[in-house]
Amino acid sequence: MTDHADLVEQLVAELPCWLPAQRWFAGKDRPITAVRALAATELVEGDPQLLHVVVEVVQGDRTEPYQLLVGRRSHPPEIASSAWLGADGGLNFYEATGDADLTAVLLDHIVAGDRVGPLVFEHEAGARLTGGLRARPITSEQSNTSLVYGGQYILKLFRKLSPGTNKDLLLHRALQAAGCEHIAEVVGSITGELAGQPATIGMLQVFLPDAVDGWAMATTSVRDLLAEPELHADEVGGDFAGEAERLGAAVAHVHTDLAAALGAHPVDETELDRTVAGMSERLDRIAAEVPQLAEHAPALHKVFDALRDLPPGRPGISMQYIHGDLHLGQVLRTVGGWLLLDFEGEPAAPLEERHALRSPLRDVAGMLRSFDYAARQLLVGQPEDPATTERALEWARRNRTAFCDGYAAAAGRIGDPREHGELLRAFELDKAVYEVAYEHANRPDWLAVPMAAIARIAHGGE
Ligand SMILES: Nc1ncnc2c1ncn2[C@@H]1O[C@H](COP(=O)(O)OP(=O)(O)O)[C@@H](O)[C@H]1O
Ligand SMILES: O=P(O)(O)O[C@H]1O[C@H](CO)[C@@H](O[C@H]2O[C@H](CO)[C@@H](O)[C@H](O)[C@H]2O)[C@H](O)[C@H]1O
Repeated sequence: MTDHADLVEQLVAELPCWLPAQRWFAGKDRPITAVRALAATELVEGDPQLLHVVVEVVQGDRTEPYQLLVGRRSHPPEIASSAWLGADGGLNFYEATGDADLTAVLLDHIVAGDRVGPLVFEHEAGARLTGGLRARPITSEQSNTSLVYGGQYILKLFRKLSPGTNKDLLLHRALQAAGCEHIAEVVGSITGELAGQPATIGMLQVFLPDAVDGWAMATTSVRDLLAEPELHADEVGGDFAGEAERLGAAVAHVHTDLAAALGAHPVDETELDRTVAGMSERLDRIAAEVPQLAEHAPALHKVFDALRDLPPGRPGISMQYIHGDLHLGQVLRTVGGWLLLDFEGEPAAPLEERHALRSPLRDVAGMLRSFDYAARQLLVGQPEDPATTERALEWARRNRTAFCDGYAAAAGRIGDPREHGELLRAFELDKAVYEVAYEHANRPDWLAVPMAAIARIAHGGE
């Protein structure tokens, strides 16, 4: 680190102010008390220069590692103003994921299978890759940073790091080995070092330029419906139910392949107890921060506690690796069918929780919540109109049913999610509680969306 000690020293001084403004920074809930550099690796020498930097961010009793790409050059490139970090003599330094002159080197190292200091660049066995491509960062709001190389590959740089193989890479590799058709092919990875252990820092996949995400398709369908006040959801041109059914089947295939590749076992009483305890703890924690939720807490606790009366080992309730944060923005419709993305799990969940074996019904519940979101997002901020609300909810019911039909037809041993109504309802409510915290922190205008579902489902509604 000594060769770049000056730059790294200035960088860590800037980061406490700069990090909270970055979309991917996960620690916006507390002030930063210190930032320390853990490693700096030079990937491009001279002017321009590129460093890969790992820092640890201290926020009271919480310390978390993050990675950055830092560029330094005399002639500033055209990049977003939010990427600027500072100036050092005649040289500017900045977060470099938007600097296409510099990021090309990451793909080239993967193609060549290079090792640079502690960084190991690898391509997957049998992958034939083309180098020499320039990258552009994708612009959607994200937890990580993804670079698209020449419309052919997408490299996800995980921002918050953890030791070991990242769950996203682990599950993609397992599904790929099982021949699963519902993921984008993984073709390479980058591994760094954290606390003396290997840690995934990047994953390279085939990019699908013609894919459309499920959220865009579903919300277009809702818009089409609301524009035709005389018609029902099954009568408008943009009906989504056929897609929802195929999406259900894709999710079921992914669950079946994950269980076959990485194992599954029937839930036992201790696990059921732990599940209920986890839901109750999350509810109490979030209700303490969001007063609107607190008034529904007794009804929610009742639904969660009732799970303890379920017969243990009931067939079909299995524990296995799951996606963990499934929603319409995590699925892509391609010409060959639906693909699932981003198997990391909920961004705020601790590492052990993301890797714990859990019920696949949680993913089903996540997607059911997403149909509710798609239906309600056009109503946010609009004057209350019961007829429009009912039509939007009719859309959600139709697509939730189609999704479950598709899932049930393809799920084999896992079966029809609707046969486990109590569990599915509890998982949906637990997800809605999580969404209350997410919206409270990120999009307060949308808080009404999960709150409406909680008010409806917790008090006996569908
Ligand atoms: N293989 C791919 N082909 C096309 N677009 C993709 C691909 N992988 C990801 N994307 C796009 O990138 C976005 C972010 O990817 P994701 O894995 O969800 O990142 P994050 O962990 O940062 O949320 C997706 O919503 C999707 O639009
Ligand atoms: O995609 P991420 O892993 O960053 O997930 C987080 O952000 C999501 C929003 O972008 C959030 O999803 C919620 O809003 C969606 C609509 O924007 C909706 O489809 C989902 O059902 C709803 O949960 C997700 O919860 C959060 O973890």
